[in-house]
Amino acid sequence: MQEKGLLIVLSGPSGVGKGTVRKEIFSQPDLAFEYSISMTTRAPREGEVDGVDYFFKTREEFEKLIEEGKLLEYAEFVGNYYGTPVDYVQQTLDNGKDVFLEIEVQGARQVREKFPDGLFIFLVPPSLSELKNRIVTRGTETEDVINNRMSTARDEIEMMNLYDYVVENDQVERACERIKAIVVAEHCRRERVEPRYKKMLEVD
Ligand SMILES: Nc1nc2c(ncn2[C@@H]2O[C@H](COP(=O)(O)OP(=O)(O)O)[C@@H](O)[C@H]2O)c(=O)[nH]1
Ligand SMILES: Nc1ncnc2c1ncn2[C@@H]1O[C@H](COP(=O)(O)OP(=O)(O)O)[C@@H](O)[C@H]1O
Repeated sequence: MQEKGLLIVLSGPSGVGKGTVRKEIFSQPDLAFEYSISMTTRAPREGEVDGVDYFFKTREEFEKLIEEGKLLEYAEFVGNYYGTPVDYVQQTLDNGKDVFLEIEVQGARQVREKFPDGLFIFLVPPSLSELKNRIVTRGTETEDVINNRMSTARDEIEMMNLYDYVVENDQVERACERIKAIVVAEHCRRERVEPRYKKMLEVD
């Protein structure tokens, strides 16, 4: 039987650098996991592409997906819905590939209930003032939204003890290296061969 893939969940407060770290990890050619593109009702930001960054949906469309059971988890975050398509995740895991989710904490909690064997990683900023600095510097949010996200961030940081690992995002490259090392270690711990090392074990 095909060995199932590992479900990797990266969470953390808004502005900590989840998207940046995830994009850096996925830009590396030796990568052996698949990114699950989320659904959202948030309007696309400049440069965001439907089907690449998110699947952009209306509230009606999103609520229909909820009713039809098409989401592994979903959450309302600062006025918008975000959710993970269940079929994509299940099929990819069944094909033996690891799946990587980048989601906020309420969603991660729901995933933990359904996939207790998942690998849950929490990204933290070096400090709260650095977190605010990053959200402000990104320049995508109004002052009201920034304040809202900062108060949400305090509640989110309190959730870090629900995770298997906490990784500090001081520098993007260092955070990526730590995450990749955790994934390799967890594959070993579960007695699975890290997919990118499988070739070395093949005998002619
Ligand atoms: N629960 C859940 N959260 C998600 C999903 N996709 C993205 N998010 C999270 O929703 C939050 C807001 O995302 P976004 O509006 O893109 O802003 P940003 O990540 O702060 O730049 C972030 O914490 C994301 O990680 C999802 O499918 N489910
Ligand atoms: N290690 C880091 N050091 C400094 N700035 C960072 C770092 N990681 C991310 N950033 C910056 O912080 C801002 C928020 O990052 P982003 O990836 O959008 O966060 P998130 O997806 O968690 O909301 C962006 O402007 C990004 O360039």
